Amino acid sequence: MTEPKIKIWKFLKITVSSLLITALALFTAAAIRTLSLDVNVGLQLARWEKSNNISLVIDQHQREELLARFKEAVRIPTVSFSDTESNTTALRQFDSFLRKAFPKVFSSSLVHHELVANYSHLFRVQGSQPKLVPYLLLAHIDVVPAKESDGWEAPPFAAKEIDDFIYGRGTIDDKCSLMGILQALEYLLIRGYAPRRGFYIGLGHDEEARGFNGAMNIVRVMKERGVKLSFILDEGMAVVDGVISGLDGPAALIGISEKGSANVKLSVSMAPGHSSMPPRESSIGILAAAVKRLEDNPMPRLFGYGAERETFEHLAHKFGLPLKFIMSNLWLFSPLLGRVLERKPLTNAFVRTTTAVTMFNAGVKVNIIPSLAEAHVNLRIHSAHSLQEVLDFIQDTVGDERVKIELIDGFDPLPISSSDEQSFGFQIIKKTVLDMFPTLTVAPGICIGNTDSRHFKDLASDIYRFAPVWFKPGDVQRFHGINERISKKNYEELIVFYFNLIQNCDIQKLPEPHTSVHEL
Ligand SMILES: CCCCCCCC/C=C\CCCCCCCC(=O)N[C@@H](CC(N)=O)C(=O)O
Ligand SMILES: [Zn+2]
Ligand SMILES: [Zn+2]
Repeated sequence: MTEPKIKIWKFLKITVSSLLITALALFTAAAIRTLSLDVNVGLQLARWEKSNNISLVIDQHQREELLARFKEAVRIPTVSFSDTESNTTALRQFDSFLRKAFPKVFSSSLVHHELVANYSHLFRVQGSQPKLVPYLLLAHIDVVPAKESDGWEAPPFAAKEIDDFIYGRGTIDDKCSLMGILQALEYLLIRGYAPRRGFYIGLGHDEEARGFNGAMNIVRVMKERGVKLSFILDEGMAVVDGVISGLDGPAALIGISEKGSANVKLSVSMAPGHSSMPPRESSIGILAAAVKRLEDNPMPRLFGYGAERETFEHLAHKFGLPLKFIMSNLWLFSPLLGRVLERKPLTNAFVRTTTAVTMFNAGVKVNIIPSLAEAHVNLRIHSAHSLQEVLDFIQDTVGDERVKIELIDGFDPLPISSSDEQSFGFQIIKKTVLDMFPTLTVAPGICIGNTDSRHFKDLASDIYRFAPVWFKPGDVQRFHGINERISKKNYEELIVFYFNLIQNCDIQKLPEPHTSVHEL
């Protein structure tokens, strides 16, 4: 399978003349604005409070043990099949496994643990300075289904090791984070660490079925207790290495928002009858035409109007010319870049509200005119769009009163979390990443899927979606796909990341920011 990429070289095929005409026209219209070569220079933190962080040294014996624990987690098939069907036996088994795997976490006087909605877990780790606002680390226990016959190189619940990778459903989504967080806490507690800033760990059991039981009940419990959080860190974005072609070196994309979502049902009802006397138009034909109109008329291009703009502005300095120039001046070039990005499904997701027809049902017998035809459309709403605008667009595009349009469920895009130099959560995550991987470029990103963290938006204004899982070309398709895997080294890096992050959160306040220096 080929990796969807921003085809940088296609840029070069865009004729110089059309580029110049566009640029000149817009340049004239916005003559008072200044062209820049780089908008990201100088966004660095200056001096961090001196810390006495414990560093994590893992010996060979511990390495074998931590990998054995991770493999055991992957082997428990905690599958969410649908909103109403999950493997509750596996969820119970996972609970027993966690207690056995992390004895210090479950016995420490600093940690309060409770089960929520039978299978989800909430941990509160007490801080020594109650004035420091706590934070929340989220991960989920459940996984999407997987069948070996779909083309897996190893059985999906065997946690088989191939060439230093562990293969299995949940290795990247999301048992690596779940196990990484608990393993980091276990190691910290063993080393006698007592945090200054308290924190929570939430492990939902039905994220893959939208978190209505797990995450939503954890939120309820926390709200009842009046908890307020400084920030939340959940799954979502990752380190991309070679996925965005033309980008010089790997980048850590920290999700500062996630797209909204809507599930819309389209249906056409007609009187059934004998197939020997068909009407001129059937319910299937009318519905198929409506669906085709939706596919032929994508939602408007909104590239540059949402939080995705920040991603490209932050990454601009790592591209060569002309992209560096284009991305540094999105006020002028975002329509042009949007047209290029929309050509591939992965990058199109950052340009607009996407429309995916996911189910189509009609007919019961070969010789009966079907009375009912139904289709389900799943939309992922761009951060500059609203649920209502999307519904209005569908109504106008379908344009046929015989097609009934029902909103099954939906929500607006999530608020955009802060990512400036005063942003505690963002800067702590960024520092932790850069301490481990100094050559990475760190940029804010948009999560195109949804996470449990969206249910927590009343508890914190800053929610980040990130884990330092390395995605190389071809890896994005492993997410919910076949041959999901993580390298042994990368899993260990996740443990170190959470180990350091928890300690970095103990600082009282962020260092004073640098004055930005912008040079052309
Ligand atoms: C400019 C190009 C940037 C390319 C970045 C690629 C990074 C891709 C990394 C991961 C893929 C996105 C996965 C997001 C997490 C989605 C979690 C999920 O599947 N959620 C479900 C269920 C739910 N909670 O609603 C969903 O349907 O969204
Ligand atoms: Zn997930
Ligand atoms: Zn998932």
